[in-house]
Amino acid sequence: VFLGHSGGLDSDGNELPRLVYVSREKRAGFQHHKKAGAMNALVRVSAVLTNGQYMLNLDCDHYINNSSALREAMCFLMDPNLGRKICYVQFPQRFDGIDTNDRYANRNTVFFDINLRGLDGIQGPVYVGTGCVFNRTALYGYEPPMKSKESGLFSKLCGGRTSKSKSTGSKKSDKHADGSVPVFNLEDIEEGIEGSGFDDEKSLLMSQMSLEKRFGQSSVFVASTLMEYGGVPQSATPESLLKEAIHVISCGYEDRSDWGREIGWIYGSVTEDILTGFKMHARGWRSIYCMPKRPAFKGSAPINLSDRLNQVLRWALGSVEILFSRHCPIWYGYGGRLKFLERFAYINTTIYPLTSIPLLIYCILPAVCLLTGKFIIPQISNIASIWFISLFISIFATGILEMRWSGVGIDEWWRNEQFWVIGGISAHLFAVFQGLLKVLAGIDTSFTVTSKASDEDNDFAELYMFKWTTLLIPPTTILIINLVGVVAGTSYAINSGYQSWGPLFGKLFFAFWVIIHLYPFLKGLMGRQNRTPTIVVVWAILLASIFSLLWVRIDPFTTRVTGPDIQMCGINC
Ligand SMILES: O=c1ccn([C@@H]2O[C@H](COP(=O)(O)OP(=O)(O)O[C@H]3O[C@H](CO)[C@@H](O)[C@H](O)[C@H]3O)[C@@H](O)[C@H]2O)c(=O)[nH]1
Ligand SMILES: [Mn+2]
Repeated sequence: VFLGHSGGLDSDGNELPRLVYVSREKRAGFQHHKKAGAMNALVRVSAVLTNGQYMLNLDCDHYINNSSALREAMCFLMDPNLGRKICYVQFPQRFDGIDTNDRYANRNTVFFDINLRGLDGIQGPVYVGTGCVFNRTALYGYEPPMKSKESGLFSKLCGGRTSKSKSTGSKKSDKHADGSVPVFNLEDIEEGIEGSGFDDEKSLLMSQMSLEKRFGQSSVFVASTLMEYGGVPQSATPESLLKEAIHVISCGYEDRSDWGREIGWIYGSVTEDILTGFKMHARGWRSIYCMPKRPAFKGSAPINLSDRLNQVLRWALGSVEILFSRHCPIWYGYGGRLKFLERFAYINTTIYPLTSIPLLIYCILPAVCLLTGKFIIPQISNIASIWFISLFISIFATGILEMRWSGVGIDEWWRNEQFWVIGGISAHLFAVFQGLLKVLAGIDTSFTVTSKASDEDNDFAELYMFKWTTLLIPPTTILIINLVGVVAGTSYAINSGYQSWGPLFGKLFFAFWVIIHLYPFLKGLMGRQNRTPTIVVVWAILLASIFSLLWVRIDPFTTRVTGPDIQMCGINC
């Protein structure tokens, strides 16, 4: 504990804030649950030492960039009407050290400036793991207060009866414990402690026991959870608090408690952040998106292709893990207070890696068309084409409206589109299979910390750095078969005269569409000095030539050269 156990004093005699560095106990045989476990240890230590009502959470690679950011968050959290229902205030993630073109869409502006802002109009943004100020109560698994202060007072005046009817209410939601939202009603417990619900000592003891079952065996910690406005008891000595702090970060503390299951940061996904926020929303809390003009916090991001793809792989894997878990937003928590559109958004944030499968097919089809001479767009009726065109126009219009509303530029939007395709046919695809492996065969994947650009390289050497990963194989293959398709299609048209140019343009359009989406990927493959590891080239050329040879063999386009019919003209040439 820095500044001494009793704390330093400022010139007016007020206690100065303390800095406490925590290193929790890790031991073989005990799961430490990585970041989520670290956060939970911090929640408990801070509850014992200071018990502030609100907590700021930053990643180790982020820093404070705007000195009034916290004040902005407090405007929401201390709002007399809204404040008590807010679980957290999320700030957008902003980054330093990204190349000016943002080749691999590291800034994620479509996500941070469109999606999350949109969610703010429903039940609030998802929690993105950093730059977030929490309401401590929401982390303890309670649901937000439903009534205003007056009605709380009213129920207190009514005494035991209201308390009883309320506890049956919470029992009802406890019944479908798995697959639904277990709710700990804060008001029940407060009233219970004050004596209206638990008149005799026995039931008080019972409630103490159930609290210890939930929060772990620290009576000091349990007592801290019952302080409505935070703070530590005046009677506690710094020495005793410090001793308790060490107790609550021991490796076995969470055993047989609700930590990581219903309270604190939730375990079981490499993107623990989405899951943690989801459970709060499911209990009925609201979150707030706060975007001060000057970025509140800034962090670092991986800028070379392979690190970026690995980062996206981990996010997608985390999403798939949630989708295949008991917390799947399609089924989870129908007894709770999750708004339908918010649920819909959570379904989207967890199911998106599955779109990699149709995306993969769409990227292969143009090449297949060019190599086989068949055209993918079927002849459709007028009604169907009106549907098709209006769908297309509405997607287009949504994009334009979103860009105008959010201030995201067309160039940034385009880079996000490109990276969506690149990530889709590599990282998202792998995530789907790894996720299935985990669910079906129990094979786990580790949380690999995202590599960051080091500060020394001022000319973005990182951007051009090349690291081999299997993630590169599918996009390289798709790129090559489309290029081969373009060559094959064009040479076929050259061989067969005018009439074949018309349909060729249609087909070439789709192939070019795929290729321009993959263009940043191609740049990344080439590196600065054109030094692509041979393994990528070999694999890709191999797969691509097998693929194209197969088609040529089955359906050779060279025999379809249209010339004079030899049998008809009778000339044996
Ligand atoms: O074993 C671990 C691994 C990570 N961390 C922390 O987790 C943070 C995020 O890890 P990082 O490698 O920086 O991942 P990013 O991809 O940059 O992180 C984004 O995505 C993560 C979810 O995958 C979120 O947890 C992060 O908050 C979010 O910024 C780090 O800064 C650490 O503070 C730990 O405490 N223990
Ligand atoms: Mn990071």
